[in-house]
Amino acid sequence: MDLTADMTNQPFPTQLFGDDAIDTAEEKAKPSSRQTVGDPFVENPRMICRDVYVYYAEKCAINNVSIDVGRNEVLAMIGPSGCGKSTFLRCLNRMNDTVGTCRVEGDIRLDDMNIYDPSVDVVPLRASVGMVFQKPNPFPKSIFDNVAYGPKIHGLVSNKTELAEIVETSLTKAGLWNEVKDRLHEPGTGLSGGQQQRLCIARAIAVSPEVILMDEPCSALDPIATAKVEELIAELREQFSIVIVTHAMQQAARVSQRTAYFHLGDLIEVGPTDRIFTNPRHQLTEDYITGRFG
Ligand SMILES: Nc1ncnc2c1ncn2[C@@H]1O[C@H](COP(=O)(O)OP(=O)(O)OP(=O)(O)O)[C@@H](O)[C@H]1O
Repeated sequence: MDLTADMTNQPFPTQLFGDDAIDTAEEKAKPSSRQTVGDPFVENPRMICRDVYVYYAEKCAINNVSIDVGRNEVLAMIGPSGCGKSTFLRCLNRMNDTVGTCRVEGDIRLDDMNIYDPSVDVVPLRASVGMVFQKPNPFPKSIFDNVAYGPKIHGLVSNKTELAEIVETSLTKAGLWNEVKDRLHEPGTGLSGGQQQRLCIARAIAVSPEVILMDEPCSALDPIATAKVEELIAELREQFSIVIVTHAMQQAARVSQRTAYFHLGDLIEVGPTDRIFTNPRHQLTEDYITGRFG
């Protein structure tokens, strides 16, 4: 199926599903069931999350979610607005610490380290589990300094040559080097929106992350810039684990290997992306991907 043509945020057209489309003969989990359907766990995970609850004051935004993040995979998180995708994503590098009313319970580990252990310093944690936001947010600095800043503050380089090498490698991996190599000392904010987003990806890569979290990374970009970032995500998977929140189901289908569907704070279904979009096992997943609600 050709998913490249449609860059919009449309529900999955049922004709894309082909002959072995949504199997209506197979009994689906009922809409009232809140038990996760499918297998949320993988062999040799990069991150494990068990029995995670997140509250904003008294309100429960994530309700007992368990899932693994695999190595060298893109895991897509989808679901209707307000279902808790971004809240869960932000738990993975403790970005929710910045929200005063937010409380996280449960166990979240990166390579066996409990990231909520009081001894964990969030600064190196957020280098290991980097984040790319919806709106490109380069620092008000030069292109070079945007990428160089992280390696400098994390002490990853001992001289200017090493720093220049990291900047070049990171910009190359982010698919931006050829476009900016002659203007490294111009402001990052002077780039196009798509280039700024790739600069932010280069900035995340420069501090040698293990996981990159992406929260709607293409929602502010045009279709061509979106296609470039999607190509980049496919390349980055060879080196990193990527967790992406997206409203665009076509995008989830194009870029991810596994998809997790959230609904009102519950993790409803997880599985290989092909299966989630062709033969979901929970009625709520099917209703969402066919556009019955969302
Ligand atoms: N800082 C906050 N304070 C209080 N409640 C919040 C806060 N952030 C999110 N929420 C609530 O938590 C729930 C989950 O929100 P979240 O932003 O994680 O959902 P989402 O699935 O990412 O939504 P969207 O797709 O619209 O971005 C919602 O009910 C939201 O109103």
